[in-house]
Amino acid sequence: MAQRIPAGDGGAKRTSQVRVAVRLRPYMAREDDKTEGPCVRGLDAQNLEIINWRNATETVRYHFDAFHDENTTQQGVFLASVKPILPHILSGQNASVFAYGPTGAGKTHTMLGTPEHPGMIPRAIREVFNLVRLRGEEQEDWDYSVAMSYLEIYNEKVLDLLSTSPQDLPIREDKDHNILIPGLTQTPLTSFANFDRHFIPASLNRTTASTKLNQRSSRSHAILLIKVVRTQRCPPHRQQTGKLYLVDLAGSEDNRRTGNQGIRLKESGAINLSLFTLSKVVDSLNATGAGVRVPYRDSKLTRLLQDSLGGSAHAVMIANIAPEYAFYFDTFSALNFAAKSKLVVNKPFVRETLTVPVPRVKRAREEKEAEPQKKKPKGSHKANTASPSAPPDSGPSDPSVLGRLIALEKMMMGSQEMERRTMKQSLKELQELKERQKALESQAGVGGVSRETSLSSQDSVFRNALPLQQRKPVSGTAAKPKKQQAVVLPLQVSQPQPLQQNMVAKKSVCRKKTLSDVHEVPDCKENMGPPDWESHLDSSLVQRSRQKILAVLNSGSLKDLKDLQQIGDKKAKLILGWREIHGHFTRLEDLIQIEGITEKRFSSFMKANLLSFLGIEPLQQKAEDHPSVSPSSPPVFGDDTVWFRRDVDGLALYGLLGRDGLYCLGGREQPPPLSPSLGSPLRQRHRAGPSSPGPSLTDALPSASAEESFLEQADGGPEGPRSASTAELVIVINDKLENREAGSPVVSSPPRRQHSISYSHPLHHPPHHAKTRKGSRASSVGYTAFSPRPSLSRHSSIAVAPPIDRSKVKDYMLLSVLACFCPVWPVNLVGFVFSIMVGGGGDDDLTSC
Ligand SMILES: Nc1ncnc2c1ncn2[C@@H]1O[C@H](COP(=O)(O)OP(=O)(O)OP(=O)(O)O)[C@@H](O)[C@H]1O
Repeated sequence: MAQRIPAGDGGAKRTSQVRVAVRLRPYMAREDDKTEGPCVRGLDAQNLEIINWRNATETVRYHFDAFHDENTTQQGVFLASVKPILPHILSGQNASVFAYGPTGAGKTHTMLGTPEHPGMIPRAIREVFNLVRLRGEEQEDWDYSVAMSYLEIYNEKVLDLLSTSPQDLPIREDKDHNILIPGLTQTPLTSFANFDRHFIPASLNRTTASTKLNQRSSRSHAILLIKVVRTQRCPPHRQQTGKLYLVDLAGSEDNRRTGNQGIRLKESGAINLSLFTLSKVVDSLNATGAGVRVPYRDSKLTRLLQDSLGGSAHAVMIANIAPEYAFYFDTFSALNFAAKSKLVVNKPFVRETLTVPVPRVKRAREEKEAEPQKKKPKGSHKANTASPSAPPDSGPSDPSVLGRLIALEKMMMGSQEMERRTMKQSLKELQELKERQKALESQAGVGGVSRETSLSSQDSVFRNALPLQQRKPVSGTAAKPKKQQAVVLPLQVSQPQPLQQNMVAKKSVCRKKTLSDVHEVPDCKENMGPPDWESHLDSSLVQRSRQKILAVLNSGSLKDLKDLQQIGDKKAKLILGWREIHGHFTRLEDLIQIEGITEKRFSSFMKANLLSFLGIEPLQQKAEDHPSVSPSSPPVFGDDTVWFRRDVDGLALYGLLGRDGLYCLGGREQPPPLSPSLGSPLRQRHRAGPSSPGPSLTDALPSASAEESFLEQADGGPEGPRSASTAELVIVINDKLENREAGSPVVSSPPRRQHSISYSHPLHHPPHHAKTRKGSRASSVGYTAFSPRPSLSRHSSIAVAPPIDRSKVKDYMLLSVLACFCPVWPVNLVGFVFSIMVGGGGDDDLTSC
């Protein structure tokens, strides 16, 4: 940190008033005006008078530190006003010289001058080098270095005149209240000639323009900074830094006289504003009382002159005035400002630092703070801007700092390496996990096409070793998650049928089914046209049903929409909203545009609603655990198949509508008399008699009256509650249904009721109640849960079932328990559920048997 040593040459004087000198420009008006004579005149070397504008017979007198009349030379001004303060900068103090006055009063002439009559700036620089040389000769143990910076404040922008960059530089203040300009070019100077080479072209960069009052009027405030660094050669290597500010202010302008317009007017506004702020700063500095705010920050100019006015600098103000009456008020104003400025008291001090033993890094940091211009703007024409006294920035040399830096770097590198290693390890573990999962999936048969193919080829092996893998692949869903398959897996029978093998083979060559596969561009043989289950229905009926669904979508009310299968309140409202925006649905597939309706959901929606319109009630849960399922004809559950329940004349039929036909698994008491018109494709098979003719689906689909009749019976109608069922049907339809349109029950919408389902088990199960929504059957596992009929005894159907193979039940149990430990979700979960079910069911079965 820089030390503040009170200045005053031995401590005799610790304060310094701003010195004010007034310089009167020669009379330069036209001959006509010359007759008027000057409005101001000097009395002696320090006093002058100006005519009192209130009373022309009076004058107003001013006393200043110096008065330079029109005959005073540049050298005279320099010797009297500037030269005396220059030695301070060689002893670590600041000094400033600034020219103030109205436009055209001679500020630039005073500060810059001409080649014939050089101004204060060149003279001061020459003097500085003279002093450096002299001091160097006198005090051999001190080194001196000189550097310069040059800037202008144009339209409140700080511009570097030693650079071509138009960048507005910021103004900063360090903790020692030094004003810094980061990015400002600092050019080292070795001689006055060296200064000239840099300064003259830079002066040409300054913004000037012609006005009515000045052919070459300065449109900016120009500040030349000369920095002198004095460094002690011997210990303690004291270093003192002094700065000299040479400021050529822009002149205050009366725009009624300058005739400024446009950009000139804007420049004039900025100039006058900053000068007004300067005046306020002086007023504040002169104001008595504590806590007076000095508005240095109100303008760039006052911010930069902070050290010159009320700061630490030895300051000299040269107030330039013009003698013409035309400048009377500007002159009067300038004299008043000068008069109050000379009251400002500064407190100079010596800025000194010790270069040893201060670590080099710290010194470099201080140098950097003091010389922020090292970040040289691009395009600067100065190659070397470093201070000659500044040590080369070779980085921190302090061992402790270096050590900490190295440790920090190691730590960072270590953490990066650790992160990299962790990432690598994670990737490796992930890869291993993936491989493990693949292996498990291939073992479990949930892999892709190729695995499915190999599964089918190794079917026999897996069948005995791991029965879980014998589940039936769902055709056309090679890449599909096997959640549903997993659900039904433990209950698959162990004897594959030709149908299943066929489906496995088909699946192995099919990619995942998409909507376009189903409805538009099928590329698998089994996907040609509508889904397989649909192909078993009459195409005209399906078409009509589709049209009905479309009609509901386009013109149905909210309630109508909600009556559709799988359409709830939210979806119905979304559909209504879609209709509002887009109009009618041109095709059912447009439903996919509704939020939340994916292709899969649409497919499911279509299946549910088509079947619903056809009078078939699809079941969301297969009824494979129905004891009446024949082991020799295992059904297949998947996208191409639909489980359904239908009441036929008081007989509940459960069925599977698949690619190869309709498997109808019946289970109810008192089956209706079979229709004699049953054709050969339809085989009705009682448990007691495996092969007997059965009803067609048309026949099987009941009329409303039949159903009501059944309900009456079920609810304890004239015949009272029904007893346990006496028969069970297994109907297999291997061909397309016949006579579907007859009687039209097929296309009638099935009754939708919310049923309170209850069933009782005579041995263990307590009465179970479940409520379904819109007739959906989604909640429970087990076919009786799907039965809408009250008091439908699960046990009743079991009672008439053929004896169940105990070993098979045990097999199911074993499979279920094994599935519990399967790492593949949801096989384990489903296995757990089925283990409970099979366990209970098995016991029941065993008990009943
Ligand atoms: N002491 C002087 N002796 C001879 N000529 C002078 C003197 N002072 C000023 N002049 C001349 O007066 C004219 C205006 O001077 P100068 O440009 O320095 O005014 P200024 O105050 O800097 O104006 P502005 O604020 O508009 O830049 C110039 O032509 C300059 O040569």
